[in-house]
Amino acid sequence: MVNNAVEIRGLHVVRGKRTVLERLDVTIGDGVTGLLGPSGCGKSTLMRCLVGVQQVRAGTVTVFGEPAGSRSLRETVGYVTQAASVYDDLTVVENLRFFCRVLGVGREEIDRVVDAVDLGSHRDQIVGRLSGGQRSRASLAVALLGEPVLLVLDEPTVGLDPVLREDLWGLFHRLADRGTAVFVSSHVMDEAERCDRLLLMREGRIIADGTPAEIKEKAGADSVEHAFLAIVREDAG
Ligand SMILES: Nc1ncnc2c1ncn2[C@@H]1O[C@H](COP(=O)(O)OP(=O)(O)OP(=O)(O)O)[C@@H](O)[C@H]1O
Repeated sequence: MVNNAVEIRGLHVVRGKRTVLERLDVTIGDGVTGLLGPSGCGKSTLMRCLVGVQQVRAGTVTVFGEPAGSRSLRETVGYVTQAASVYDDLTVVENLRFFCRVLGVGREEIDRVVDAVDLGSHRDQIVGRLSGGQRSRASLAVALLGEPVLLVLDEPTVGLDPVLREDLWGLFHRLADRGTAVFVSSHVMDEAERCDRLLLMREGRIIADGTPAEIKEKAGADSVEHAFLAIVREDAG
């Protein structure tokens, strides 16, 4: 198990002329931590900071004691962006072989990650001919190479049908049970219930942090969606 895989202190990010993250302080530990908030609130920007690809105005992001984006974290951190990161003109397995070489990971990993994302029957198919959901799972398979200890997933279930979403959430929890810290963003409130811990974000700030049950209880709401609306109203007032 990992404690405080990520420590964020005073993180301030400006993109263009806009303050996107405002002096954030947050830690992310083990289990499945969900980052939820409306479109444009800064979720992807925060995730980019965790993997060290975002220019920051102030503050620090430390991942397993190293500055985010350090070379030493290359195999420790898996990252899936909203855009599929696999090559359309290669098969699933050819993509994985390529990324094994890039990451310096043994090819014996390929069967494990293909099984994990349930793409066994499509392993030799060209990625460009996969469905959107299958392509997302191929990207996720790449992120699982090398058994990362922190997995950063930017809206991995967008465009997936309910059955696939259910399967992926099952996978996130299996990975978390094996000790991977899973940090996953979504703007679908019903997915919030599946997280061990929730961070609710609005306009670049974390406005609630706790288990789904704690957040609902504190807001006196019967769903995370209602809790979020109540917290937003309180925050605005
Ligand atoms: N390349 C960029 N240059 C300038 N501003 C940007 C850029 N990318 C994003 N932004 C702005 O930063 C803010 C936060 O964007 P971000 O992508 O982090 O939001 P998000 O919560 O992930 O949204 P979504 O759920 O729609 O993906 C938005 O106001 C957006 O307009």
